[in-house]
Amino acid sequence: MNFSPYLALEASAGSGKTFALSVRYLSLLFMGANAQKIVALTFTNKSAHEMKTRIFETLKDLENKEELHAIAEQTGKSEEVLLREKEHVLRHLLQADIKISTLDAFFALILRHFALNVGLQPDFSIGEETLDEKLIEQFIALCKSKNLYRSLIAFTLQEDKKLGDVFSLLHFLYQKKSELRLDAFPEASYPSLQPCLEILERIRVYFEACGLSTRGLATFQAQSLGELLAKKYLEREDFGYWDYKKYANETVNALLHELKEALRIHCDAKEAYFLGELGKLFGVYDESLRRLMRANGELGFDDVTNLLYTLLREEIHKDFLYFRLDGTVEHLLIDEFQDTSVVQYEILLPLIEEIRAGRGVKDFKTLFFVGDVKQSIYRFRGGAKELFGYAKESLHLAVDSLDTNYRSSPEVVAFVNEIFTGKMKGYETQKAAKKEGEGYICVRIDECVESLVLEEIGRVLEKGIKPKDIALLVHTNKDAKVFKALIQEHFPSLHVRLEATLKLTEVRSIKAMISLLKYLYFGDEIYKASFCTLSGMSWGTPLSMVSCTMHQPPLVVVQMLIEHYGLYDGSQDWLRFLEVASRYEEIESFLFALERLSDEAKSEDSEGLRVLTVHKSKGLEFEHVILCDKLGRDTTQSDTLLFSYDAVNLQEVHLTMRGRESVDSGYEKAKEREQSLNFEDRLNALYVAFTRAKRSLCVCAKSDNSVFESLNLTPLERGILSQTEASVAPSLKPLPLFFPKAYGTQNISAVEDELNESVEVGSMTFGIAQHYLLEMWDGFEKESLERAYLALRNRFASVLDEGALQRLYQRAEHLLTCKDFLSLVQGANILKEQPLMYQKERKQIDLLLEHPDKIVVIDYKSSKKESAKHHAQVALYQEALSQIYTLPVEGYICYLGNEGVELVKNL
Ligand SMILES: Nc1ncnc2c1ncn2[C@@H]1O[C@H](COP(=O)(O)OP(=O)(O)OP(=O)(O)O)[C@@H](O)[C@H]1O
Repeated sequence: MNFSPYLALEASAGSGKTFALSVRYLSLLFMGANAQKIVALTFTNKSAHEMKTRIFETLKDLENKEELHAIAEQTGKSEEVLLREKEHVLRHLLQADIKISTLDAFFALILRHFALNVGLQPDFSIGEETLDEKLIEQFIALCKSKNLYRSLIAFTLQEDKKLGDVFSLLHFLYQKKSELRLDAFPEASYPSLQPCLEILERIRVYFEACGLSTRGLATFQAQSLGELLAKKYLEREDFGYWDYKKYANETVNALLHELKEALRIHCDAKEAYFLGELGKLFGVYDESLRRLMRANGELGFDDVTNLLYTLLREEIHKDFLYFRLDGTVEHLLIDEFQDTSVVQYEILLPLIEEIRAGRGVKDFKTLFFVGDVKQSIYRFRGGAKELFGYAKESLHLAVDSLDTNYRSSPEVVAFVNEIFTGKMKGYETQKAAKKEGEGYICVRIDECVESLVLEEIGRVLEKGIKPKDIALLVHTNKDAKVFKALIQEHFPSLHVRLEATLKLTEVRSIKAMISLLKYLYFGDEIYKASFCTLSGMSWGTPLSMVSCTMHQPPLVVVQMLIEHYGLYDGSQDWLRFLEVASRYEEIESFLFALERLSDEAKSEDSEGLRVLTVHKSKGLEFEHVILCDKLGRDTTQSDTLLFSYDAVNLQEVHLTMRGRESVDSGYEKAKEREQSLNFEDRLNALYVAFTRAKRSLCVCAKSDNSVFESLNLTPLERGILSQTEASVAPSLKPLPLFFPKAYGTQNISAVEDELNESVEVGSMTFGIAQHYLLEMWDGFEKESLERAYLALRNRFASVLDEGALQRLYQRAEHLLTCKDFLSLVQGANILKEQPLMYQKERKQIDLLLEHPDKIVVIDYKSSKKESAKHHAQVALYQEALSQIYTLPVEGYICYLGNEGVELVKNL
C-alpha cells in the first residue's frame, strides 16, 4: 500500500494532478471512506462538475481505466478485488450526497449552519455581487444619517475621484476585509503642502542668487504634490549634476534632504488621511451591505467569505464550528491549492487541523492538497501562492511530485521546457509520455496579429481538423469578443463559442423564453417583438397561454410554453433554466431573479471553435491551441493601494503616489516587490497558456509591445500539423423535454435482491436505474414516460451506456402494451416506492394501487430465476397490507424483460 494520509502534490501542468485527485478520491472510497464525509474542493463550477463526472465514469468503466492500477497501488488491494468491489462502491456513491464543490459553495453551506448568528435566514440565496443602485442609495442615506456625507464629498474632491471610483475601491477592500482592519485606521486631517513648498522656495532662492539659468530655476516651481514628486532631483542624493553642479554646496544639498524628508512626511500624512477617511466610509459601506443582505436575503460569495470569517474570529468559537460540522468532514481534498486565498485557508483551518490532529490512516482522516505554484494567477483576487509552501510546512504534509507530462505531444513539451527553463523560478523540465511525431509547434511574429490568427485558423481547418478541437486563447474578454466577430466575418459558416462571457440568460432560446414570459405577464408588445425575433416565429403567431395561466408556478408555466411552442432543442441549458424556475413560486419574483442570474450557459454550440481567455482556460486541455498576443497596448495600471505581504500575512498598506518611491525607501521596496510579483503573475499566465495544447500549439505574437516579450520568442515551425484520430462524438439528437423533480424516496437496499440476480447486466446500477425510471413515470402514459426517461438520462447518463439506457426505456415501454397491467392501474390511486415497516423490517413497495374495492401491490422484477422467492416476498407485502387496509389485497409480480412484460398474480 502506498498511501500517505496527509499529502501535498505539487506538479507541473499536464502531469496528472486532476488524475491523481480522482485516484485519491476513489482510493478513499475503496478503503471504506464514507462518500458523505469526503469534501473535494475546486475553484470553478466547471472543474467541480468535471470531477464528479470523471469519478463516476472512471468507476463505471474501471476495468479499462488507467486509474485501476493507481488505485490498486494506493489501497494495497489487487485489481481483481477492486473490480469485485466496484459495484458496491458505485452504489454507495449513487446513494450519497456527494460533496464535490467549489470553495465558495462549500462556504455557503457552512454559513447556512450559522446564518442566524449573523442575522440571516438560512435559506439566503447567492446572487451576483451587486454594486447596484440600491447599495448606492443605502450608502448615501447612511452617510447622511451618520453626518459623513460632507466628508464623502470632501474626500472625493481632495482625491480627485468620482463617486464610482470610491465605490470600486470600497468594493475591492471588501474582498480584503478580513485581512485588513480598516476600522483600525485613525482619523487624520488633510496635510498642508506648505512646509514642502517653503523648502523648495529656499532652494530656488539659493540657486537664483547663484545665477542659475531661468530654465534651471523653473524646476523649482510647483503647485501640487504630483508636480513636486515628479522632480528628477528627488531621485538624486545631491545637486552634483547637470546645471546645478556648478553652484551646489553642502547647504543646498542639505536642503534637498530636508525637502525629501518633508515630502516623505507629507506622503505619510496624506496616506493616513486617505486611509482614515476610507476606513470611515468602509464602515458605512459594510453596514449598507449587511442591511441589504438582511432585507433581501441575498449574498454574494465575498459576503459569504467575510461573514464566515467574522463568525470564526469574533462571534463563535472554533470549537463550536467543529461541533456543528463534526463528522461531516473526514477527508479534505483541495484542487488548485495555489489559488487559495489566506482568508479561505483560515476559514478551512479548523477543519484541516481537526483532521490533522488524527492519527492518519488509523483514525482514517486524510488531507490531500494539489497544486502548481507556476500556475498561480489569482493574486488580484487574494490568491497567495506562498500559502502552499506554508501549509506543507506547518501541517507537516508529505510531499509528492510528478515529472511526466501526459497531456501534450513531445514537441509541445520540449518547446515549453525550452521557453520556461531559467525564466521561471523553480521550473523543472518535464518528460513527455506521448509518442513522438504527432505534435506541432509554430511561432509567428508580425505587426498585425489579427491576420496571423485568421491565417492560422484557416490553415488548421484546411487540414480537416474539427472546429471543436481548436481553441483560440486570448488575454481579455474584450479581445475574445473582437476575435469572435472577426472569425465570423472571415469564416461565416464556422460556429464560434465564446466561453468567456455567455450567461444562461444570454442563450438565444432562453432569451426568447424570457421575452415570452414578460409579454404574457406584462402585456408589452415590445416583448412579443423580441420573442418573435429570437425564436424565428412569425409576428402573426397568437401568443396566448393554452391551458395554464400565468398564476401557476413558474416551472409549470415554463414547461407548458416550451411544449406549446416547441422550443426545446435538446440543450442542457433548458434543464438549468427549469431548475431555476422550480425555485420560485410565482412568475414575478422569477422574472425579477432572472435579471440577476449569473449562471453560465453550459452547452452553447458544443461543436464550435472556442475562443476563451487564458484565465478561463486554466485546468482545461484542447487538441489544437492558437495562442494570440494581447490586442492593444499591454499596460499595467497601478492600483490606488499597494499591499505588502510578509509571505502570507499582510504587513502594510500604502497609498500609491507616482514618484513617492524617490522620497520613501519603505514604499520603494513595497513597489519593487509588487512589480516583481506582477511580473511573476504574468509569466504564470503565459505558462498556463503554453501548456493547454495536447497536439499542436501555434503562438501568434506582435512584433512590438508583446505580452510574450519576456520569453524572447523567435519564429519557428516544428513537427507536422495533423488531424486528431479520435472520432467525433455522434451529435446528440434533440431530446424530448425533461422535468426536474426531486427523487427522494428511492430505497436501494429494497431492490438489492432483485438486482443481484439481474441477468441483463449483472449490475446494481441498472436495477436502480430501472426503479428510478418507473418511479419518475407519472400516470403510465407514453408522454410522461419520455419525461421520466429524460430524468433518468440526466441522472444516470454518466454511469450507464447508451444501450443500457435505451433498454431501460424499452422495458418500461412494454408496460404500455400490457393490457392486464393497464387495467390494474386504471382508476387507481397510484403510490410508488412506498416504505413499509413489518416484522421489524423496512420494506419498499414498488407500486401500490388503491382502488375503491381492493388494494393491489406490484413488485417489479427483471428475471424469473428466483420466482419462488418473489412470490414469498409479495405474499409478505399482502400480509402486511391486510393489516393496514380493510379491503382485500391482491399481489402481482411484474417481470420486465427485454422482450416484453409478464404480469403474474400471486395466488
Ligand atoms: N498516469 C496517467 N496515465 C495516463 N494518462 C494520464 C495520466 N495522468 C494524467 N493523464 C492524462 O493527461 C492529461 C493531463 O492530466 P491532468 O489534467 O490530470 O493534469 P494536471 O496536472 O491536472 O494539469 P493542469 O495543471 O494543467 O490542470 C489528461 O488528459 C489525463 O487524462
